[in-house]
Amino acid sequence: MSTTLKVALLGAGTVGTEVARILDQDAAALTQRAGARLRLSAVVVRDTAADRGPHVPRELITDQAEDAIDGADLVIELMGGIEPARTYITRALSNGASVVTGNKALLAAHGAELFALAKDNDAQLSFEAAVAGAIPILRPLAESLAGDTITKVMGIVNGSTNYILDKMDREGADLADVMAEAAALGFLEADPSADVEGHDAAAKAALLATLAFGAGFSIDQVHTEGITGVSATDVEAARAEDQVIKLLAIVERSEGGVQMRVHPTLISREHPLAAVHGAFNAVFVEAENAGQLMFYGAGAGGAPTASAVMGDLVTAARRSLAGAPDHTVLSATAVPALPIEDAITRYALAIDVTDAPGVLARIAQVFADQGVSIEAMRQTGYPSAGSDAAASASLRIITHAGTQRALDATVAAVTELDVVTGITSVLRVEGN
Ligand SMILES: NC(=O)C1=CN([C@@H]2O[C@H](COP(=O)(O)OP(=O)(O)OC[C@H]3O[C@@H](n4cnc5c(N)ncnc54)[C@H](O)[C@@H]3O)[C@@H](O)[C@H]2O)C=CC1
Ligand SMILES: N[C@@H](CC=O)C(=O)O
Ligand code: NA
Repeated sequence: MSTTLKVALLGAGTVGTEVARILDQDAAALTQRAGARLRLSAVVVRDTAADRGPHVPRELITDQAEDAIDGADLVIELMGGIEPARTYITRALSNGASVVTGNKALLAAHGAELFALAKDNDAQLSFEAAVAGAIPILRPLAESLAGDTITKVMGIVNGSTNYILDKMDREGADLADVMAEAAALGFLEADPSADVEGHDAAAKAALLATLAFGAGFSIDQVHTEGITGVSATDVEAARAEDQVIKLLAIVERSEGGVQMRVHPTLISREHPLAAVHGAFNAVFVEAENAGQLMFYGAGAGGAPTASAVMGDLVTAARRSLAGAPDHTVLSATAVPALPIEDAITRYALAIDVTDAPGVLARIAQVFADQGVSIEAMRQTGYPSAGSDAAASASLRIITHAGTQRALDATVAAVTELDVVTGITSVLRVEGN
């Protein structure tokens, strides 16, 4: 007869109810894969009267979280938020129970403390669901690529903003219209700023960097820009150059540390990430020996996210039975997070200018003065409503790679020129 491991589920919402369903429906197969029977011992909810569907037995429903945690071998936290999730996970790990969570917000803010606690108590803390939902990405970074050197990770890790940008690209729609539609479809978080201001992607960027570079990083070290400044004109200009705008989470190892940033980014339509449509996620990884890899799939949704939770649960059960929890997520070596000013990036600028002799030369001189090399410059037409079309023009300039510090100084100096009537767009460019 196989061992039984008691599993407490904290939170029975979109993901939690799917976890309960899989534990129930796939019980026999899970026992075989885990090497132990995974028996749901408690389901902690706020409203004990609410019906949780056929897979959550009524007698297991409780609002007594401490008792549920203390009686469990494995704890699944799917409530979200910082508190009380942090206190409950702390309690579970202190008891020596392994914990599985999808809580990116909590781990991106307090991961280091919780990983240390897991290690001190010889318990496992797993969180594959927290980044890119169903896509196996954290374990590939931490384990499959452990013998390689990861240099860069670029991900579309927020499904709702990808849905919005994709729709703008396909239909030429305005941001505000598509956002309203995404909200009506339930794609956006209750507080849409978590998605559209880039905070959700930033939490995931910190976790990707933690796994890729073996050091603890937190969300406040990630330079974050959302999609609210992306206009239909930006999308159209990108399209004219066979490019597309994606909200990317980029973490990169460079001399002296790790660079972490989230921002709308121009990429070529040839890039594998350009083929990620709708609310799907994908993570593009570069490693010294493996070369380029891409992981693609559903980044959210009850069943897909529950798949990642269950993978962690089975692995935690196996490790717990073997008495060998894995604590290699963080190395002993601290790696500094580099400021955004040191990021090496390319810029695409849209500049409205007076259409007069010598204008291009004066603009080019400013770039040269700041040490920023221009890759391409073209006149894209006549600008903004209200300007004198006969006496003005719109320029599009793509730079070669430079530090953000130099690029920002260039933008500031160009703005000062009397022949420049406005800089209407500045976007970073990745890839070729
Ligand atoms: N829904 C998704 O597609 C994804 C969710 N996640 C993460 O998974 C976690 C769960 O997400 P969802 O299931 O979508 O959230 P949800 O909002 O549908 O469910 C959370 C449940 O926890 C309950 N809860 C909250 N605080 C509680 C407390 N103090 N005591 C007892 N119950 C409490 C809520 O009442 C709710 O039923 C979050 O951390 C989320 O960020 C991660 C990836 C994708
Ligand atoms: N709001 C998130 C949900 C998953 O983490 C998203 O849009 O991807
Ligand atoms: Na994942």
